[in-house]
Amino acid sequence: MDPGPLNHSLKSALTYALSERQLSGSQRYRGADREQREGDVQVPASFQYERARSVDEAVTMLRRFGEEARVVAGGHSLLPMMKLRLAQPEFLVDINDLHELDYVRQEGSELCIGALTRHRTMLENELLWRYFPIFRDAERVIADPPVRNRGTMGGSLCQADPSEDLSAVCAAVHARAVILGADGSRTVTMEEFHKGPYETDCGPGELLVEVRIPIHPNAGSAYEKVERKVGDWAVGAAGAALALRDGRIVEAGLGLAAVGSNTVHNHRVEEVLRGNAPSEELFAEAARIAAEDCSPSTDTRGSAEYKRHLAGELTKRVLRRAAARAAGREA
Ligand SMILES: Cc1cc2nc3c(=O)[nH]c(=O)nc-3n(C[C@H](O)[C@H](O)[C@H](O)COP(=O)(O)OP(=O)(O)OC[C@H]3O[C@@H](n4cnc5c(N)ncnc54)[C@H](O)[C@@H]3O)c2cc1C
Repeated sequence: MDPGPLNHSLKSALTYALSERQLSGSQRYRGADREQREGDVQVPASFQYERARSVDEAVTMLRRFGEEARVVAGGHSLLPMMKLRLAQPEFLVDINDLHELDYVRQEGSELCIGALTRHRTMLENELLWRYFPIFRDAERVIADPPVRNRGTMGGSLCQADPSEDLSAVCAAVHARAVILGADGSRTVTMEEFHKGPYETDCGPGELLVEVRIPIHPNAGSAYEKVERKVGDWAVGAAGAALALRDGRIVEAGLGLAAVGSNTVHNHRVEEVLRGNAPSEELFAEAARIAAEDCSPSTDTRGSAEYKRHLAGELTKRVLRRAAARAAGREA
């Protein structure tokens, strides 16, 4: 398989996934070794294209076409996959006309983000700046403006790349995913959503429609990523969210990207943090656990040892900044 001009991380992530046999044939990317040969022109296999005019119509189409259908949102991950013949959907359901899925709004004590919300909106949105600066931190370092102009919340989460930044962000803020199917909608935690590399709980015939995040008083959040060059995928990244009451941590979330075969949700760290006052000693202990619990692999981005070090160091840094923001000492 020669991904040619496609971005290198896509190549390495998929090579990793395929070599680890994490992408089972019944899952998302079929026929990786079929038809496409070195030197071939990279064009997708033939497919039928439908443009949904409503959310209900999209679900109806997805249901009708079943396993053979795929949603296309920004297309920044799916189309490269199709060119590589790692994905060969027979039907594409385009949801770009579903503007009702493009929003960031507050509903009571939750912040809701529609699945078609673009990276650029999440970078610039005032509500996200106010309640979840972790999105601003992460969006600043996701890809480049052309990708951010088109790529979406739903596409990022459903792609379920272990290096994907928004997945780690959503893990940290304890987001829940709202999935719509023919029998109605259901809401799952991010941990339930992330079933494995490139595999989510959003199955055939279903559409991810929204992400809901609990808003806590006196809360702060932060994201930090180490990349080889600007716009690159993470060598390692961490996101943290904390809420304080009477000087103690009452809510804690930690998500890591690129240091395991899936997005890392570290509940052991969260338990250690809860009930304690923020301190350097506490964050050092959290960092030790984060480094211990991750399972990075060596690749062109770095050695497993280096990535494990990053998991600890970045955990410490984002906890510090999240605590400072929760205490109102930093914007
Ligand atoms: C050059 C380049 C650099 C990048 N760098 C980074 C980076 O540094 N960090 C990072 O996190 N990401 C990065 N990305 C990925 C980028 O964030 C993409 O926007 C994202 O992965 C996919 O979003 P999309 O809307 O384009 O999804 P698409 O490509 O349209 O879809 C991706 C997958 O999700 C499915 N899907 C999409 N929407 C839904 C939905 N609502 N319900 C169900 N299934 C759905 C599709 O069927 C497909 O399987 C990069 C991409 C490129 C091309």
